[in-house]
Amino acid sequence: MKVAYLGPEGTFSEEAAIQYFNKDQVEFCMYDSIPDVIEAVGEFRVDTAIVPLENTIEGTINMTIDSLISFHKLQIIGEYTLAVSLHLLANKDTILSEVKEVWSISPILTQCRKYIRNRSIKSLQYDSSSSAATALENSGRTDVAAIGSRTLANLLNLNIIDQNIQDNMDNQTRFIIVSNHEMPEIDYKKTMFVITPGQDQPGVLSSMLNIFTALEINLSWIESRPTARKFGVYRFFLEANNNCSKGTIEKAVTILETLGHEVRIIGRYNVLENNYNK
Ligand SMILES: O=C(O)C(=O)Cc1ccccc1
Repeated sequence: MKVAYLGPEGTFSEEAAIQYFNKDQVEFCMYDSIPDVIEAVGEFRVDTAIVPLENTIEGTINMTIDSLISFHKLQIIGEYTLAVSLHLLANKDTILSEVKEVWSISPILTQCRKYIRNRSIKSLQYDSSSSAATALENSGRTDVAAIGSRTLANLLNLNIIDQNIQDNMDNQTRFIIVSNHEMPEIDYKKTMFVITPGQDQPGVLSSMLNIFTALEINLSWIESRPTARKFGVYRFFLEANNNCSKGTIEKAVTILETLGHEVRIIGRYNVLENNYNK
């Protein structure tokens, strides 16, 4: 089985992939950006992918859900949460007070918003923490630092010149495992719905949510994303987390569709617990 994740070597996605999968049973394939990872599984070049969905500080990783929704065969088949400690990585001879700019992927830069603001330094976006750190190493610059993991620093021979620079010490990122295969019919703990409301009318969101209340479906996550058609037209991602039966899920879909909403189930899955969650 081929598994895609965000490369090059040393990303947090790689750390999550190594912890989630048994590396003797899979072939890992790295891609240069999160949309490229999802496209690889969406276009059947790999079987499965692991991508970040949300972060405790930054919230939803929009490029993940926006890419996911554009492939109709993709399903979320699992979930894994990784603790993320962010460090400032630099070339030899870099002095912290002389760093004028930091490089990393955008969701990581925003996890360190306070740190960057307090020091009045600039930030520059890359497609991953490791592509930023590699560019830094190749440049040889000592007025710039990259933000990434300790593993990444060791891999590239960069020094850690400041530690745990994220805005909140309990920083975690929730990864999802995405597949283009049908999953066996068993009971899953979570279900992810994507609902596009039929009409733009007052109370449309609360009428949708009332259906979940009536069926006692507990929602653990809700996110809206623009449909890119016009202002005010959104689609909603809703995650149900209370082991609801397939029958209850089907009932919710039928009622929502009867009310004129477009409904897609983009995943039924379980959570793989790690030591951090216990
Ligand atoms: O750039 C990385 O190292 C990633 O794996 C991407 C990422 C994005 C948001 C939170 C954690 C990791």
